[in-house]
Amino acid sequence: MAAERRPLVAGNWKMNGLKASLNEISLISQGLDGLWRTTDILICPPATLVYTAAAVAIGTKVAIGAQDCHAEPSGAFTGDIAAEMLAEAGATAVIVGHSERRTYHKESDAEVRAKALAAWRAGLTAIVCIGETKDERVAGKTLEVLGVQLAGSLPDGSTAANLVVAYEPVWAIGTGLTPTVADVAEAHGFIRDRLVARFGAEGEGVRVLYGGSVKPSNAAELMAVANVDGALVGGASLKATDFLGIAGAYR
Ligand SMILES: O=C(CO)COP(=O)(O)O
Repeated sequence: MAAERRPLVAGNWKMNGLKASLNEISLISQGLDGLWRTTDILICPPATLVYTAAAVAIGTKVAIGAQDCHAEPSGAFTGDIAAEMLAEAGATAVIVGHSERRTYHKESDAEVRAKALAAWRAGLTAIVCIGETKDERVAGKTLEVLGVQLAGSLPDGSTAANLVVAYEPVWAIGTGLTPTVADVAEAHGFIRDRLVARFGAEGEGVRVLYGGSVKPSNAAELMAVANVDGALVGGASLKATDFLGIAGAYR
């Protein structure tokens, strides 16, 4: 029997957004129109906006997350931010291991795993990102790569409550390209199998999001795929109308 997994539609603003963008959060909350009854909504603004975004989101059905954290709770790590700081600022979740962090900051699976543990230590849900590059897909190595990333990036003790996995093919991020529905089904089915093999019933409950060029026009098709439990949206999360158009796939 398939587990009941509450969909999650999450926005990753990346390095976009000044104070004026907080209005989009208000607009999202106003536009939900009961959607929150079935679907969790999360916005991950840049770190500078987490505190004010959380204040704007109080009393709404929009949760606020962050985009990265350091593994340590404090210390001499200039420019870094601890998970505890994000939690105090009002975040309830943090993205770790996004491909842009893995590429530009050379984050390894072991570092991503340490960051996920830091998220838990601070009481945050860890949204762990994995995904293959174009070269890896062309070489037929997609599932192999996903398997290695899952084994290395997910800590022991992952549960349906403390972990979300985001499958984001690197070549689909910001490109307008998306995998076929069959390819999404294959990747998500593989991820589910690995989650269940390692975490049992908890792995059945972990939500697996698809990310990479999700738009209002393709959201319904992607969200209907088995084992796709929501979306991690980049560019189209910056405007409330686009984001609501995607979340509306769960109406
Ligand atoms: O990286 C992503 C979300 O984390 C996806 O970005 P786009 O939706 O802009 O392709």
